[in-house]
Amino acid sequence: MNQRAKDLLVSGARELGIELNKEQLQRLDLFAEELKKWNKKINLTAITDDDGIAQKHLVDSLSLLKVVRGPGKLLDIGSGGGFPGIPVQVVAPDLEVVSVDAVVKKISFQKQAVRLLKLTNFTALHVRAETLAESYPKTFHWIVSRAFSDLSSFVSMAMPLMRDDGRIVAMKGRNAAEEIAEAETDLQALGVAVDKVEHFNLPGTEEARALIVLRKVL
Ligand SMILES: C[S@@+](CC[C@H](N)C(=O)[O-])C[C@H]1O[C@@H](n2cnc3c(N)ncnc32)[C@H](O)[C@@H]1O
Repeated sequence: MNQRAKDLLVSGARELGIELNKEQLQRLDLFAEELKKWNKKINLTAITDDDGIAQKHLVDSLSLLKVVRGPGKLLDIGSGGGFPGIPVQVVAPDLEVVSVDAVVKKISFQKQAVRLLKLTNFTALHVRAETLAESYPKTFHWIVSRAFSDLSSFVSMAMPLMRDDGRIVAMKGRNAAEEIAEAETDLQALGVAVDKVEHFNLPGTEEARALIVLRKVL
């Protein structure tokens, strides 16, 4: 990434309370360069400029750390080019990340990124999330997604995979309140309650973001 994008990444992360060290910055830059390279051949993202990658992919992914803390097992459903899982793993290596996507090429890219960045606590799996519960019943402390599906579908996929004391986190934009209202009946039927909603602007922009945190009603 060019210097301006790197500066946007550092200042954006700082606004989230994350002081990136030299090694983390180098890894995130390496990831961005690999993403741009692969994106010429396979469709990983519509965002191709350095500033956009820094803010809308890297900083946006790191915003998850406003509510997620390691150590623990984290599942990223429908992770595409590795968002939010890969940037989160770079900054929070104590999280054991499993990242799944239904498209094999996207998982091939993530596997290459894992090798390149030498991530040791990250597993990328080519699988549909609906079939995961057989191998990972009640496993995860955190189940997250960004730009994946409506809230009800995501939560119904996540529930069998989550530990009883776990949390589901849906990364959303300005329509979070409407999405919660729409899902209300389904959430009740699934035995899930909204724990909290964290509202903020994507650092360096005026774009609204919301992290919807949900828990099992015990
Ligand atoms: C819009 S992309 C978002 C990618 C990434 N989370 C991001 O924010 O850039 C949605 C991704 O979900 C994946 N997907 C859709 N249905 C899925 C399913 N049932 N199980 C796993 N992945 C799925 C798609 O292949 C796609 O890569």
